[in-house]
Amino acid sequence: MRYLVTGGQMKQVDRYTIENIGIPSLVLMERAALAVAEEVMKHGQKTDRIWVLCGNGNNGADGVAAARMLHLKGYKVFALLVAGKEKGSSEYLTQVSIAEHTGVNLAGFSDLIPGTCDILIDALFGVGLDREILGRYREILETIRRCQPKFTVAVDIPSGIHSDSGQIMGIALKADITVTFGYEKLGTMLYPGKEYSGKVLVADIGFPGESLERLKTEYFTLDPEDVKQLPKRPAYSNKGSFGKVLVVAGSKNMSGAAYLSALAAYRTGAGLVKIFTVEENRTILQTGLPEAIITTYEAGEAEAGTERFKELLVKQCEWATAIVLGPGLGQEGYVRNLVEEVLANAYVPIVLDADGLGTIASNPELTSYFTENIIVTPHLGEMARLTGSAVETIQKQLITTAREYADRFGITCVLKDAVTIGALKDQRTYINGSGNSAMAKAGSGDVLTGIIAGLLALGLEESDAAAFGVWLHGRAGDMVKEKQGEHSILARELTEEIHSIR
Ligand SMILES: NC(=O)C1=CN([C@@H]2O[C@H](COP(=O)(O)OP(=O)(O)OC[C@H]3O[C@@H](n4cnc5c(N)ncnc54)[C@H](O)[C@@H]3O)[C@@H](O)[C@H]2O)[C@@H](O)CC1
Ligand SMILES: Nc1ncnc2c1ncn2[C@@H]1O[C@H](COP(=O)(O)OP(=O)(O)O)[C@@H](O)[C@H]1O
Ligand SMILES: [K+]
Repeated sequence: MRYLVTGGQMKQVDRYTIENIGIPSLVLMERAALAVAEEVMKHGQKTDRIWVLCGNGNNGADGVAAARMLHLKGYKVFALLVAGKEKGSSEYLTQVSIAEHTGVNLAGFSDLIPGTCDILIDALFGVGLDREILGRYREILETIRRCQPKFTVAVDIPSGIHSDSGQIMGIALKADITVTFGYEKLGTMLYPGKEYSGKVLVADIGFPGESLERLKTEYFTLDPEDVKQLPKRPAYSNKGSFGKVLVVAGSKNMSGAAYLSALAAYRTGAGLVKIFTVEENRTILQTGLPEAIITTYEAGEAEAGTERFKELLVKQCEWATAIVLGPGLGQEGYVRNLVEEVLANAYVPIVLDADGLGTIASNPELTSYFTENIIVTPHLGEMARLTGSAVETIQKQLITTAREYADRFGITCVLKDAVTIGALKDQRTYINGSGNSAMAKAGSGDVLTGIIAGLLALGLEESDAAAFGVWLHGRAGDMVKEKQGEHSILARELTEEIHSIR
């Protein structure tokens, strides 16, 4: 597990380290600049023309220091001091003075004769960027972009990307590599910032652990080594030891979603999976997934809300360790009854997805059944219907949208997008780094519900099941993509890689 920070939190880490621990600001900066210079040396030749675009804050100061290091190593460096000294930070003024004493080529932006730039070090703005880039700075960034540097290394975060939201503040520079300091910022994990950042390298510049721990940051991501935390399968066990997943899914002419969800739950490790669906789906599901138990109902009895139907449903809910509710249920009138009965009678974790969420959006009074063991997994369109906000608005504020929805009901909200957010009920917020666009295909979401339910069945509590489920799902997508390329993945193939991750 890796913590992530907002720009504001990073500034607090800096301040605490400098003021309370006593590591001087210039010492941190020296290590930051060295990490940048080393990365440039890995990618550049001494004959390359290296431009360092420097603002007059501490990001620019990092840039000036990196320019000095490269200059002293014999590289052809030009530090472009574009912001003037008047309002420069004290560290910036110090770095410029050192650069002058060491003979670094310093140039103003007006001295720049647009020409070839082999390597650009982007140190205009870091986590201090707090407003739209306009006027002269915008012109500078446009000019730099026109020069088309062959390789760009961003210092801390690409200039123009907001460190909390990943949004472009008017204009931004794309990097091939971002060398960030101490902890990764949310802005390089979230689109479009993620795309602008290229490969993100986190340099340890000496912040002690306590400088972050005291902030109690709630943002985190998972990495491949975290798979060790998933439960093992004890030898002395039987199928009852690994939980029972009830998949309430599918409708007439729609059996695929139930199949994918049930298959994924089995592949994740659940001991028993039962599909509760309409009678029309019995044969196809039994043939496709003979390992699953199939229990069926008639749409008519669900519509009428008969006693037999209610009793049958209560029995299924009592049987289950975890429930998936929604994939492929469709939008017939009876679905509301079905969703309400499950929500009212289940006392186990429920993964509520797809048409289950559509039902909630059309019947908001059903949220009165929400308890802390609900995990909702909306994509942006479903979230728009649940909240009444526009998709474009949600996309720009994924974290706050997911967090607000989760907190409103005390539930876990997995907001699915190219970067999925897990606003967990324990107040931690998960930002997913696995997965790829090959997964943007029908059925991927159904697989996710099954994976999360499988983890719940293995005994993970809701917050962990949601975060690990999203991570496993994306990781499976990455592994299938490696084998099959980006266009041909089928959702069911995601389930075939779950074993190779664990
Ligand atoms: N000792 C420290 O504090 C350390 C700081 N470090 C660097 O310091 C950076 C943060 O430095 P600063 O806080 O000085 O901020 P920045 O250098 O990111 O920004 C400089 C200034 O630009 C101004 N600004 C913001 N948005 C603007 C806009 N749209 N148009 C024009 N001006 C704008 C702000 O007033 C800000 O103070 C980090 O990203 C990192 O690179 C690192 O060297 C690590 C150690
Ligand atoms: N570009 C992408 N990069 C990474 N993951 C993606 C991308 N596009 C979609 N996904 C993932 O694929 C899944 C799609 O889910 P969903 O939209 O519910 O699909 P469906 O309803 O067809 O099953 C989500 O988990 C989402 O995060
Ligand atoms: K930068």
